[in-house]
Amino acid sequence: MFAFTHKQADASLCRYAARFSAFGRSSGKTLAGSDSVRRIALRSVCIGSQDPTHDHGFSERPGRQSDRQTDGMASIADFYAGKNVLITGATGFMGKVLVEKLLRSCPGVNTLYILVRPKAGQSMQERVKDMMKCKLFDRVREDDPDFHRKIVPISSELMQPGLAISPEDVERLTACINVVFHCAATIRFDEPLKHALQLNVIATQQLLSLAQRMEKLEAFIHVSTAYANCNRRHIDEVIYPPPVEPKKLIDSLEWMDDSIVRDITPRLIGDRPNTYTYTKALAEFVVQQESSKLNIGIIRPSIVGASWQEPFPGWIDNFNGPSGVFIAAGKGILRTMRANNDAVADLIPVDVVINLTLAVGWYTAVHRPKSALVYNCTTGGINPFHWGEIEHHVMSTFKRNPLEQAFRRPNANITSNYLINQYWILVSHKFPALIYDLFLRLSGQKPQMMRIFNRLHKAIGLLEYFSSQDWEWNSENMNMLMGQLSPEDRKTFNFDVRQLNWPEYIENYCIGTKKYVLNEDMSDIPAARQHLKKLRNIRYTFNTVLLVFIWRVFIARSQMARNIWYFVVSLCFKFLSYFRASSTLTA
Ligand SMILES: CCCCCCCCCCCCCCCCCC(=O)SCCNC(=O)CCNC(=O)[C@H](O)C(C)(C)COP(=O)(O)OP(=O)(O)OC[C@H]1O[C@@H](n2cnc3c(N)ncnc32)[C@H](O)[C@@H]1OP(=O)(O)O
Ligand SMILES: NC(=O)C1=CN([C@@H]2O[C@H](COP(=O)(O)OP(=O)(O)OC[C@H]3O[C@@H](n4cnc5c(N)ncnc54)[C@H](OP(=O)(O)O)[C@@H]3O)[C@@H](O)[C@H]2O)C=CC1
Repeated sequence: MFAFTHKQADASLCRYAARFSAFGRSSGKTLAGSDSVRRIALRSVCIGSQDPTHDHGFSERPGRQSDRQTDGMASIADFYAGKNVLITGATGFMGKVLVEKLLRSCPGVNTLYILVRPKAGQSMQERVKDMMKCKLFDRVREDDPDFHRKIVPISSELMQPGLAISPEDVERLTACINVVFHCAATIRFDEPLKHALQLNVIATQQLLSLAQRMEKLEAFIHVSTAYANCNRRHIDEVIYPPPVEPKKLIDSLEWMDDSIVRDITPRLIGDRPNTYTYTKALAEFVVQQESSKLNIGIIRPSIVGASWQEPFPGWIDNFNGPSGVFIAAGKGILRTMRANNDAVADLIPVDVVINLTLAVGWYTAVHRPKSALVYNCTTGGINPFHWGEIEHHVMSTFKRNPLEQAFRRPNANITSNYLINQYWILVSHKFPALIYDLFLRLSGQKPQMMRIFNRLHKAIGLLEYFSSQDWEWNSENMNMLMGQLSPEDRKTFNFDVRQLNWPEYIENYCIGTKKYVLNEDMSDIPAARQHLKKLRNIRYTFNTVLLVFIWRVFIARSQMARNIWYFVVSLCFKFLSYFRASSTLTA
């Protein structure tokens, strides 16, 4: 019934205990004897127990392949060999990294079916072709120039009934898929509730229905977010009761006019900051409801950032989350933002999330936990780094490796004080924008800076909730899983964030935004530095002119200012005469 023997269980427990005590040492925390250690140890024992009369939390589900005896011994790459994998959201940031890693580190994988929709005038095929040309796939291309053979796009629009998958494709998928990775979602913070509900909840429900019809399905992995329950300070690896029964909400929103939904949205989302976190929480509940019928794993990454190591450091392709903030700061546009210097910046590199996701796919299929296991994929509890430190390293990187055509010299500061932030917005954002727009107008161009600042303020306003406070996530399952991997798999699918060197990571992240988001050439850095020097000279000139102007105004209006001015000038004059006299004497 169970793949593990007592011996293996003991070995795994020892391995885990050794890892955990090492973790305790490295993070400076004493964890031995804590409740969490006991809980994990118990769980490891359960995994290894062979007593069939006991409820071990692992199940055999009818109608699914039962090859656990062999898979239990297999490495992650061996497990994926010959498998057919379905991925939603493969054209997105994380989906692309997932596809790349599967192709590179699991070369035996049979076929990756990816659900894609036509978009922005491009057909599904054109989009997939473009995606495969991306630099991200360079290493895969080197290993296997024909890697695209393994990718089969399936036309699908997740907002449509039945996910708009053709009956032939449904038949094909239900007959062959072994593992599903559900990454697709709307991650916009300002998404109207109906839209977010449709994509994040209803589409998930529909995908689960499709998964239930898959004859060979071994695991269904759902990507959620660590912030799904951000209304709590401490977040365990459990699915919390949903804020509302999803079915009731779906039924009631169905007949409501968009404007009514917009009006009641704040009341509905309650103490969550946006419709994104709210609908992701509902989606988790929907997924959990199916956990008696499917082998389910739920990954909850925190703020996903550029890659740490794979396929190369610093890969990032979007403005989401901190990336847009870093770029705006590097361009000298963003000078102030509300954030807590001492709050933990729970960034997690995208390759870590994907390595964990693949390991969870393996573990869920091989060990078949009875209920859905949740994996909080975070760094704060293990290797914390703070927003203040991030600010320092971002600024230092962009001063050494400037972005092209910066608006001003990079010099952003974060503050948790609302009034100070408002002051700097006025002085460092709005005032320069006004002057620049005036200059554009005078030179016959269209003013644009104020518009850019308004968008920036909207974006950072939506992010401030996450940068002004911190959360505590329990990541026992992530640690437990690490203990289950062979030493080889731990290297190939590394998600041990204790080894993460933050200053180096942030530097690569910033350079990644320059190279891969803005497509700037590193060889143009000398010109960018020259541009910064020019901006510095403009600033010095501007400040001097401003000072002289203010002083002149003062002198014209105040006798006292005039007296001070004459006093300073006569002092300078006396000093000069003394200096000249003494130099004539020595000559
Ligand atoms: C040195 C300082 C150190 C600072 C430290 C502090 C840093 C704090 C960072 C905190 C991050 C916290 C994130 C929390 C994440 C939760 C994790 C998740 O689960 S989920 C993951 C997290 N989810 C998210 O992060 C989603 C957040 N984003 C949104 O909700 C929306 O994009 C929006 C409402 C911000 C703007 O809507 P809208 O006005 O309709 O604009 P569109 O969307 O249509 O984009 C138009 C164009 O602008 C571009 N662009 C976009 N953003 C930025 C930016 N920040 N900037 C610049 N540009 C940006 C965009 O690429 C596009 O370009 P193009 O294609 O036209 O060329
Ligand atoms: N990025 C982050 O910081 C974090 C992300 N997550 C979670 O990770 C997952 C992936 O996020 P990420 O890769 O960053 O997001 P992206 O926005 O980069 O990708 C979203 C994907 O979903 C697809 N999608 C969206 N709408 C539809 C639709 N109507 N029909 C078909 N496909 C659609 C997109 O396809 P298309 O290209 O056609 O638009 C895209 O492939 C999400 O579930 C998110 O909640 C969790 C924590 C943090």
